[in-house]
Amino acid sequence: MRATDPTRPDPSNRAIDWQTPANCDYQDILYQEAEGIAKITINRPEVRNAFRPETVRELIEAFHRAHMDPRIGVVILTGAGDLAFCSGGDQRVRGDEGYRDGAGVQHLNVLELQRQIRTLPKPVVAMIAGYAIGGGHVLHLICDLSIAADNARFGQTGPRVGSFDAGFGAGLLARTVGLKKAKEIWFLCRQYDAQEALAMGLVNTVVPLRELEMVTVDWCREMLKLSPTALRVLKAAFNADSDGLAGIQELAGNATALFYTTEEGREGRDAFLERRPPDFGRFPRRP
Ligand SMILES: CC(C)(COP(=O)(O)OP(=O)(O)OC[C@H]1O[C@@H](n2cnc3c(N)ncnc32)[C@H](O)[C@@H]1OP(=O)(O)O)[C@@H](O)C(=O)NCCC(=O)NCCSC(=O)c1cc(O)c2ccccc2c1O
Repeated sequence: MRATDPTRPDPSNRAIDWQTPANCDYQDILYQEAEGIAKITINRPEVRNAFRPETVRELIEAFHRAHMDPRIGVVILTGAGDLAFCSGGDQRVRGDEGYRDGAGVQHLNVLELQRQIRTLPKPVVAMIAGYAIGGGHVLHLICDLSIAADNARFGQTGPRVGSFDAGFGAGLLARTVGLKKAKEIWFLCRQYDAQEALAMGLVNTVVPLRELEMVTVDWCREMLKLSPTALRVLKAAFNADSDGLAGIQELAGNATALFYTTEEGREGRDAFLERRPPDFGRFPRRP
């Protein structure tokens, strides 16, 4: 059935040949690409892929790279190994005001990464095996889609470890799973398995661990066949109401960019450059 469905990827052709481009000399993460997909991997499995400020700095650079590369249409965020997507901030470098980098400066720079993923005008897919916990749980929440392996486990730990994410971590969670469930997740600090996460709308699908990457890549391939502008504007639209004026700005920027491609938009620019009054009379006032 699926093999003959033209809207679905061909299951007989699922291998993907990840390549690491030049200048991707990261310490805490991996950056790979293939077929228009960028795969960004938090590579600290010895601490369940907890992030330190340097990890976040590298992630920001990698997402910027994927954003700016016109060959990339979809981004996957994942964690190294089968045990964890990400376990949040590295508690070993937590200071009194944030997480210490090598120079001793304290950061909460994951908040900048969260905003970056939301405003990146391409779909970002969280590919989750094992734990997505604490700040790592918020990272998958921020992604546009979440694909979970059957061994995935989800939860917030903040109130247990003396932390909280009262931004997207609370508000976006409530919009995703409903207010009561979001409060339960934060107030009780329980863990939830992949099927429970699916039932509450926290992830899009659950697959056997061995199929996790194949299915994630299939979903990316499907999105790559679709209109990049439609996906881009839809992403901004889904974020607009929860991001306030910054969300409207993002959506409106798309309208401006599209307007620039029209003759009407170009007339204003050309008239200025040619030092003549603009002639907008030939453009229709559509109902
Ligand atoms: C993730 C776990 C549930 C995994 O349990 P498991 O039993 O499988 O493994 P271990 O517990 O034995 O862990 C193996 C190994 O990894 C180390 N480790 C795991 N997580 C971390 C971590 N977050 N930081 C540092 N190290 C970690 C662990 O110590 C072991 O090391 P060994 O040397 O002993 O082998 C479980 O590990 C777990 O619950 N981890 C902690 C989860 C957590 O509380 N995370 C922090 C939440 S707060 C946060 O992330 C956060 C970050 C921010 O930047 C924010 C910014 C702004 C607002 C809020 C923020 C925020 O809340």
